Amino acid sequence: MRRPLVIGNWKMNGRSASVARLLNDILAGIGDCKAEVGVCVPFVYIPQASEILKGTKVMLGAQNVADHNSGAFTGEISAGMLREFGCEIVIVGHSERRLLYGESNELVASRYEQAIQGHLKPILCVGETLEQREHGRTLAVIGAQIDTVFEFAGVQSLEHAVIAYEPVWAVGTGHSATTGQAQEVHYHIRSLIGRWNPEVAQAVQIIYGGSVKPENAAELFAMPDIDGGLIGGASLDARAFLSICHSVSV
Ligand SMILES: O=C[C@H](O)COP(=O)(O)O
Repeated sequence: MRRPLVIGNWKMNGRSASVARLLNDILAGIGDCKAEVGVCVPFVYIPQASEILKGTKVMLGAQNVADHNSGAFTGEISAGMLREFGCEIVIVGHSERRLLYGESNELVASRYEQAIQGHLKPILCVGETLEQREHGRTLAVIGAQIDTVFEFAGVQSLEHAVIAYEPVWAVGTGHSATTGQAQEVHYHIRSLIGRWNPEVAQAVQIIYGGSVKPENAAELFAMPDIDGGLIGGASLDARAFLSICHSVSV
């Protein structure tokens, strides 16, 4: 039985005061939430968030991780550094990194591997652009994104990872994939993994991201292969985020 998982991705938002407010509001409302819950905050707020979240059931995460463990890599942050400040999870391969900053499948796979080696749980984001979907390439694009990770880190590494399906056309647009569209891709991803290792395929959490809101969360999370969500905009509002967290079906 897979436990539902809801992760907030704050992206490049917040200031110290709002970080404290948002985290304290989430902690005040999380109650007996049935989902595993985490937040991925901007790097500089990780020490502050770590203090606030220490000893609570909300996991702390980062939004990227270096593809090396130390050395002359200006501007990068290693898995070991993130662990030292209490991070348990890290997003890798978000579509904003792939598209705006040119991160290739190979670079994403190296970041993923570093996360695994550094005992951080990577949330591997995969997804197609609108153009790729319209050309019928959705499953091929996602297959290539996942295969590259298998080549670098092996399918067994998914025992310590999460996959997030985020169709690029649904990210930040207000237009979520339909439950049918999302379920179809989630099922495909699980089948793809199943060809390598059926047990891992059944165990791995595959979450959906792209305009998840309180209004559509329960319907999406009720689909058999959707194990929760990676929440962008709505994770910046404690009430909306908590409502999504409490929408999980168990
Ligand atoms: O990481 C989160 C996704 O990019 C989804 O963002 P969104 O909920 O604002 O569409």
